[in-house]
Amino acid sequence: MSALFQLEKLFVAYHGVDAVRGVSLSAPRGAIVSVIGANGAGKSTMLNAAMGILPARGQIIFDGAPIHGLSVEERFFKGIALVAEKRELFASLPVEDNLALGRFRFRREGRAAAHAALDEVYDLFPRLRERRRQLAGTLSGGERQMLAMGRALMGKPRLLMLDEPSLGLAPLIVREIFRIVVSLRERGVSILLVEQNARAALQISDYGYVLENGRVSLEGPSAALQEDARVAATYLGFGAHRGDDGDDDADGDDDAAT
Ligand SMILES: Nc1ncnc2c1ncn2[C@@H]1O[C@H](COP(=O)(O)OP(=O)(O)OP(=O)(O)O)[C@@H](O)[C@H]1O
Repeated sequence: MSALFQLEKLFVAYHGVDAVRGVSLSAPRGAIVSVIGANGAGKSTMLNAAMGILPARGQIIFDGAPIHGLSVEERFFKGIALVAEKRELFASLPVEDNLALGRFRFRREGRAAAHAALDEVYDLFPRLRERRRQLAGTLSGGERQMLAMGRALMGKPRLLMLDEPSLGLAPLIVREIFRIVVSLRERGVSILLVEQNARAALQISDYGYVLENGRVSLEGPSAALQEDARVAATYLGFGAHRGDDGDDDADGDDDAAT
Protein backbone atom coordinates (compact mmCIF):
# COMPACT_ATOMS: atom_id res chain seq x y z
CA MET A 1 0.00 0.00 0.00
CA SER A 2 1.51 3.35 -0.99
CA ALA A 3 1.53 6.14 1.55
CA LEU A 4 -1.04 8.88 1.22
CA PHE A 5 0.59 10.99 3.88
CA GLN A 6 4.06 11.14 5.36
CA LEU A 7 5.97 13.12 7.92
CA GLU A 8 9.74 13.02 7.60
CA LYS A 9 11.89 14.26 10.46
CA LEU A 10 9.28 16.74 11.61
CA PHE A 11 10.31 19.28 14.25
CA VAL A 12 7.87 21.72 15.87
CA ALA A 13 8.93 24.27 18.47
CA TYR A 14 7.18 26.57 20.93
CA HIS A 15 9.28 29.62 21.81
CA GLY A 16 12.43 27.92 20.54
CA VAL A 17 11.89 24.66 22.45
CA ASP A 18 11.13 21.58 20.37
CA ALA A 19 7.90 19.79 21.36
CA VAL A 20 8.07 17.46 18.34
CA ARG A 21 11.59 16.21 17.71
CA GLY A 22 12.21 14.47 14.41
CA VAL A 23 9.00 12.50 13.97
CA SER A 24 8.75 10.34 10.85
CA LEU A 25 5.45 8.65 10.16
CA SER A 26 3.56 7.19 7.25
CA ALA A 27 -0.19 6.81 6.68
CA PRO A 28 -1.03 4.34 3.90
CA ARG A 29 -4.11 4.81 1.74
CA GLY A 30 -7.25 3.29 3.18
CA ALA A 31 -5.70 2.50 6.55
CA ILE A 32 -6.15 3.63 10.13
CA VAL A 33 -2.87 4.67 11.69
CA SER A 34 -2.85 5.44 15.39
CA VAL A 35 -0.44 7.57 17.39
CA ILE A 36 -0.57 6.87 21.09
CA GLY A 37 1.23 8.61 23.92
CA ALA A 38 0.84 10.24 27.30
CA ASN A 39 -0.14 13.85 28.06
CA GLY A 40 2.36 16.27 26.59
CA ALA A 41 4.04 13.73 24.29
CA GLY A 42 3.51 16.09 21.34
CA LYS A 43 0.56 14.43 19.62
CA SER A 44 -1.62 17.52 19.14
CA THR A 45 1.40 19.61 18.19
CA MET A 46 2.24 17.09 15.47
CA LEU A 47 -1.30 17.15 14.05
CA ASN A 48 -1.51 20.95 14.14
CA ALA A 49 1.76 21.16 12.23
CA ALA A 50 0.53 18.57 9.73
CA MET A 51 -2.54 20.73 9.10
CA GLY A 52 -0.41 23.89 8.74
CA ILE A 53 -1.74 25.56 11.90
CA LEU A 54 1.75 25.52 13.43
CA PRO A 55 5.01 26.10 11.54
CA ALA A 56 7.32 23.10 11.34
CA ARG A 57 10.69 21.97 10.02
CA GLY A 58 11.05 18.74 8.07
CA GLN A 59 9.00 17.24 5.26
CA ILE A 60 5.22 16.86 5.06
CA ILE A 61 4.15 14.88 2.01
CA PHE A 62 0.61 14.31 0.78
CA ASP A 63 -0.20 12.19 -2.25
CA GLY A 64 3.46 12.19 -3.28
CA ALA A 65 3.98 15.97 -3.18
CA PRO A 66 5.46 18.18 -0.47
CA ILE A 67 2.84 20.38 1.18
CA HIS A 68 5.09 22.10 3.66
CA GLY A 69 4.61 25.55 2.15
CA LEU A 70 0.81 25.30 1.82
CA SER A 71 -1.68 27.19 3.98
CA VAL A 72 -4.32 25.44 6.09
CA GLU A 73 -6.91 26.19 3.42
CA GLU A 74 -4.76 24.81 0.62
CA ARG A 75 -4.17 21.62 2.60
CA PHE A 76 -7.92 21.38 3.19
CA PHE A 77 -8.56 21.66 -0.55
CA LYS A 78 -6.04 18.92 -1.20
CA GLY A 79 -8.16 16.63 0.97
CA ILE A 80 -6.80 16.88 4.51
CA ALA A 81 -9.07 17.57 7.48
CA LEU A 82 -8.35 17.85 11.20
CA VAL A 83 -10.88 17.33 13.97
CA ALA A 84 -9.25 19.21 16.82
CA GLU A 85 -9.25 18.00 20.41
CA LYS A 86 -11.41 20.95 21.44
CA ARG A 87 -13.98 20.15 18.73
CA GLU A 88 -14.24 23.91 17.95
CA LEU A 89 -17.95 24.07 17.23
CA PHE A 90 -20.16 27.15 17.02
CA ALA A 91 -22.16 26.63 20.22
CA SER A 92 -24.88 29.17 19.41
CA LEU A 93 -25.59 27.72 15.94
CA PRO A 94 -27.76 24.69 15.20
CA VAL A 95 -26.19 21.37 14.24
CA GLU A 96 -27.06 21.81 10.57
CA ASP A 97 -25.45 25.26 10.35
CA ASN A 98 -22.29 23.89 11.91
CA LEU A 99 -22.27 21.16 9.26
CA ALA A 100 -22.92 23.66 6.46
CA LEU A 101 -19.88 25.63 7.60
CA GLY A 102 -17.81 22.54 6.91
CA ARG A 103 -18.67 23.00 3.27
CA PHE A 104 -18.57 26.77 2.92
CA ARG A 105 -15.38 26.62 0.90
CA PHE A 106 -17.29 24.65 -1.75
CA ARG A 107 -20.16 27.10 -1.94
CA ARG A 108 -19.80 27.53 -5.70
CA GLU A 109 -20.73 23.87 -6.19
CA GLY A 110 -24.38 24.62 -5.56
CA ARG A 111 -27.17 23.25 -3.41
CA ALA A 112 -27.43 19.73 -4.79
CA ALA A 113 -23.82 18.88 -3.90
CA ALA A 114 -24.22 20.44 -0.46
CA HIS A 115 -27.37 18.42 0.20
CA ALA A 116 -25.73 15.21 -0.95
CA ALA A 117 -22.80 15.84 1.41
CA LEU A 118 -25.20 16.58 4.26
CA ASP A 119 -27.18 13.40 3.59
CA GLU A 120 -24.01 11.33 3.66
CA VAL A 121 -23.05 12.78 7.03
CA TYR A 122 -26.55 12.21 8.40
CA ASP A 123 -26.46 8.60 7.18
CA LEU A 124 -23.22 8.13 9.07
CA PHE A 125 -24.49 9.93 12.19
CA PRO A 126 -28.28 9.44 12.43
CA ARG A 127 -28.18 11.20 15.81
CA LEU A 128 -27.14 14.42 14.09
CA ARG A 129 -30.10 14.17 11.72
CA GLU A 130 -32.45 13.82 14.71
CA ARG A 131 -30.85 16.86 16.33
CA ARG A 132 -30.28 18.98 13.27
CA ARG A 133 -32.09 22.03 14.69
CA GLN A 134 -30.59 21.74 18.17
CA LEU A 135 -27.92 24.26 19.17
CA ALA A 136 -24.45 22.73 19.15
CA GLY A 137 -23.80 24.09 22.64
CA THR A 138 -26.58 21.91 24.07
CA LEU A 139 -25.30 18.60 22.65
CA SER A 140 -23.77 15.88 24.80
CA GLY A 141 -20.02 15.30 24.61
CA GLY A 142 -20.45 12.34 22.27
CA GLU A 143 -22.80 14.25 19.98
CA ARG A 144 -20.34 17.13 19.85
CA GLN A 145 -17.61 14.79 18.75
CA MET A 146 -19.93 13.40 16.07
CA LEU A 147 -20.71 16.94 14.92
CA ALA A 148 -17.04 17.88 14.76
CA MET A 149 -16.32 14.76 12.70
CA GLY A 150 -19.40 15.34 10.54
CA ARG A 151 -18.34 18.90 9.81
CA ALA A 152 -14.87 17.73 8.77
CA LEU A 153 -16.43 15.06 6.53
CA MET A 154 -18.54 17.70 4.75
CA GLY A 155 -15.28 18.64 2.98
CA LYS A 156 -14.88 15.04 1.69
CA PRO A 157 -11.34 14.59 2.99
CA ARG A 158 -9.07 11.83 1.79
CA LEU A 159 -7.11 12.03 5.05
CA LEU A 160 -9.02 12.58 8.28
CA MET A 161 -6.87 13.44 11.28
CA LEU A 162 -8.60 12.92 14.63
CA ASP A 163 -7.19 14.39 17.81
CA GLU A 164 -8.36 12.37 20.83
CA PRO A 165 -11.91 11.64 19.65
CA SER A 166 -12.56 9.57 22.78
CA LEU A 167 -11.57 12.32 25.22
CA GLY A 168 -14.07 12.66 28.05
CA LEU A 169 -16.58 10.23 26.54
CA ALA A 170 -18.32 7.24 28.11
CA PRO A 171 -17.23 3.78 26.87
CA LEU A 172 -20.45 3.16 24.94
CA ILE A 173 -20.07 6.39 22.98
CA VAL A 174 -16.37 5.70 22.38
CA ARG A 175 -17.34 2.38 20.83
CA GLU A 176 -19.89 4.10 18.59
CA ILE A 177 -17.41 6.76 17.47
CA PHE A 178 -14.72 4.16 16.78
CA ARG A 179 -17.20 1.98 14.85
CA ILE A 180 -17.81 4.98 12.63
CA VAL A 181 -14.07 5.54 12.19
CA VAL A 182 -13.80 1.93 10.98
CA SER A 183 -16.69 2.48 8.57
CA LEU A 184 -14.88 5.55 7.20
CA ARG A 185 -11.89 3.36 6.38
CA GLU A 186 -14.27 1.05 4.52
CA ARG A 187 -15.39 4.09 2.50
CA GLY A 188 -11.78 4.74 1.52
CA VAL A 189 -10.95 7.55 3.93
CA SER A 190 -7.46 7.25 5.39
CA ILE A 191 -7.31 7.99 9.09
CA LEU A 192 -4.60 9.35 11.37
CA LEU A 193 -5.89 8.77 14.87
CA VAL A 194 -4.21 10.40 17.84
CA GLU A 195 -5.30 8.87 21.14
CA GLN A 196 -4.45 8.51 24.78
CA ASN A 197 -6.93 5.63 24.81
CA ALA A 198 -4.31 3.22 23.52
CA ARG A 199 -6.42 0.12 23.92
CA ALA A 200 -9.29 1.37 21.76
CA ALA A 201 -6.96 2.96 19.19
CA LEU A 202 -4.82 -0.15 18.71
CA GLN A 203 -7.93 -2.33 18.44
CA ILE A 204 -9.19 -0.51 15.35
CA SER A 205 -5.96 0.63 13.71
CA ASP A 206 -3.75 -1.19 11.23
CA TYR A 207 -0.47 0.34 12.33
CA GLY A 208 0.58 2.31 15.37
CA TYR A 209 3.24 4.70 16.61
CA VAL A 210 4.13 5.43 20.21
CA LEU A 211 5.14 9.03 20.84
CA GLU A 212 7.23 9.88 23.90
CA ASN A 213 8.70 13.30 24.58
CA GLY A 214 8.24 14.39 21.00
CA ARG A 215 9.87 11.31 19.50
CA VAL A 216 8.63 8.02 18.08
CA SER A 217 9.81 5.44 20.60
CA LEU A 218 8.12 2.43 19.03
CA GLU A 219 6.13 1.57 15.92
CA GLY A 220 4.64 -1.50 14.31
CA PRO A 221 1.45 -3.26 13.25
CA SER A 222 -1.19 -2.52 15.88
CA ALA A 223 -1.64 -6.20 16.72
CA ALA A 224 2.08 -6.47 17.48
CA LEU A 225 2.05 -3.29 19.59
CA GLN A 226 -0.81 -4.69 21.65
CA GLU A 227 1.42 -7.67 22.44
CA ASP A 228 4.48 -5.55 23.21
CA ALA A 229 5.41 -5.73 26.89
CA ARG A 230 6.38 -2.03 27.11
CA VAL A 231 3.14 -0.89 25.49
CA ALA A 232 1.12 -3.22 27.67
CA ALA A 233 2.79 -2.00 30.85
CA THR A 234 2.76 1.71 30.07
CA TYR A 235 -0.34 2.26 27.95
CA LEU A 236 -2.65 -0.71 28.40
CA GLY A 237 -2.46 -0.94 32.16
CA PHE A 238 -0.94 -4.42 32.39
CA GLY A 239 2.20 -5.36 34.30
CA ALA A 240 3.95 -3.66 37.16
CA HIS A 241 4.24 -0.14 35.78
CA ARG A 242 1.57 2.22 34.50
CA GLY A 243 2.27 5.43 32.66
CA ASP A 244 1.04 8.84 33.77
CA ASP A 245 -2.01 8.41 31.55
CA GLY A 246 -3.31 5.58 33.67
CA ASP A 247 -6.91 6.31 32.69
CA ASP A 248 -6.32 4.85 29.27
CA ASP A 249 -9.02 2.25 29.16
CA ALA A 250 -11.84 4.71 28.61
CA ASP A 251 -13.98 3.46 31.41
CA GLY A 252 -13.47 6.16 33.98
CA ASP A 253 -14.75 9.27 32.27
CA ASP A 254 -18.19 10.65 31.82
CA ASP A 255 -19.82 12.00 28.72
CA ALA A 256 -20.00 15.62 29.77
CA ALA A 257 -16.44 16.84 29.80
CA THR A 258 -16.38 18.57 26.42
N1 LIG B 1 0.88 26.86 22.84
C1 LIG B 1 1.90 26.28 23.48
N2 LIG B 1 2.92 27.02 23.96
C2 LIG B 1 3.97 26.43 24.59
N3 LIG B 1 4.09 25.11 24.78
C3 LIG B 1 3.10 24.32 24.34
C4 LIG B 1 1.95 24.86 23.67
N4 LIG B 1 1.14 23.83 23.33
C5 LIG B 1 1.74 22.70 23.78
N5 LIG B 1 2.92 23.00 24.38
C6 LIG B 1 3.84 22.02 24.98
O1 LIG B 1 4.27 21.11 23.99
C7 LIG B 1 4.34 19.78 24.50
C8 LIG B 1 3.47 18.86 23.67
O2 LIG B 1 2.09 19.21 23.88
P1 LIG B 1 0.91 18.54 23.06
O3 LIG B 1 -0.35 19.23 23.42
O4 LIG B 1 1.29 18.45 21.63
O5 LIG B 1 0.93 17.06 23.66
P2 LIG B 1 -0.16 15.92 23.51
O6 LIG B 1 0.60 14.65 23.31
O7 LIG B 1 -1.16 16.27 22.48
O8 LIG B 1 -0.79 15.93 24.96
P3 LIG B 1 -2.34 15.96 25.39
O9 LIG B 1 -2.83 14.59 25.14
O10 LIG B 1 -2.26 16.30 26.84
O11 LIG B 1 -3.00 17.01 24.55
C9 LIG B 1 3.94 19.88 25.96
O12 LIG B 1 5.11 19.94 26.73
C10 LIG B 1 3.17 21.19 26.04
O13 LIG B 1 3.28 21.78 27.31
